[in-house]
Amino acid sequence: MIKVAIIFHSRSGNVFKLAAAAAAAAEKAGAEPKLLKVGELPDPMVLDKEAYDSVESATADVPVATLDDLLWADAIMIGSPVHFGLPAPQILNFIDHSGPVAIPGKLVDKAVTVFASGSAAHAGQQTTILALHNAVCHWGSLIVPNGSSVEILASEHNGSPYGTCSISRHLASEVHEDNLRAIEHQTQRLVEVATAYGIGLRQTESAIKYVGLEDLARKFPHLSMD
Ligand SMILES: Cc1cc2nc3c(=O)[nH]c(=O)nc-3n(C[C@H](O)[C@H](O)[C@H](O)COP(=O)(O)O)c2cc1C
Repeated sequence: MIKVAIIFHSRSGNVFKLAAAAAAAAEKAGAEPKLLKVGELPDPMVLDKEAYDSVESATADVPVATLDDLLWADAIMIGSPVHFGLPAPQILNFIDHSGPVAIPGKLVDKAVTVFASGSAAHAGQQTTILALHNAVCHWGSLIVPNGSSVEILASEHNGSPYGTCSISRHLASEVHEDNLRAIEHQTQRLVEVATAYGIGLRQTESAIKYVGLEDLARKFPHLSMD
């Protein structure tokens, strides 16, 4: 069973709503989801205190993501609010601390996908997702974008091939139904890619065992078999 870590930060509930929908979708796709929030910073910038407090109590039982969760997962979803066209600092702080597992290459070959929520259209959702893709390259993980793979992604509320985006207009938990369907598709696609890639890797391993490394090196001299 594919293990999916859904790691998010949310201060007014929009990303949390997408993340919770992703967890439900992962389960529906036959995977094992783990919904995880990143740790808060000492001095967070809070626009809407009432919404912030209500997200804090709604997520009180959600565990804080750790590096062990990254190791546990076959597939990882990262959800962030847009902050000046960038991911929230809480998400970046979590990524900054991923060195002990990322540098030795322990995140290589995991399937990773990213989603975001911003207050306005064309105001940085895609740049936020792409910024996080940079870190995924450093991890050596596989980026799984949405593309235009299903019709719902062409809805006027969706339209981002990079990953699901919601437009909240600064309202709390204001996620459109089409965004929920997009994140469901994004999750299902991630599980499919992680499953297919895992099967592919196992087949490659058994092919190497069956044929033998020296034989493969002779047949494919341009590949390093070290
Ligand atoms: C410091 C800060 C900067 C923000 N910058 C942007 C921005 O560049 N573009 C945008 O669309 N929304 C921006 N927003 C709004 C949030 O991204 C938006 O309200 C989002 O839906 C919040 O997600 P959440 O409800 O999960 O916290 C900003 C919010 C804050 C607090």
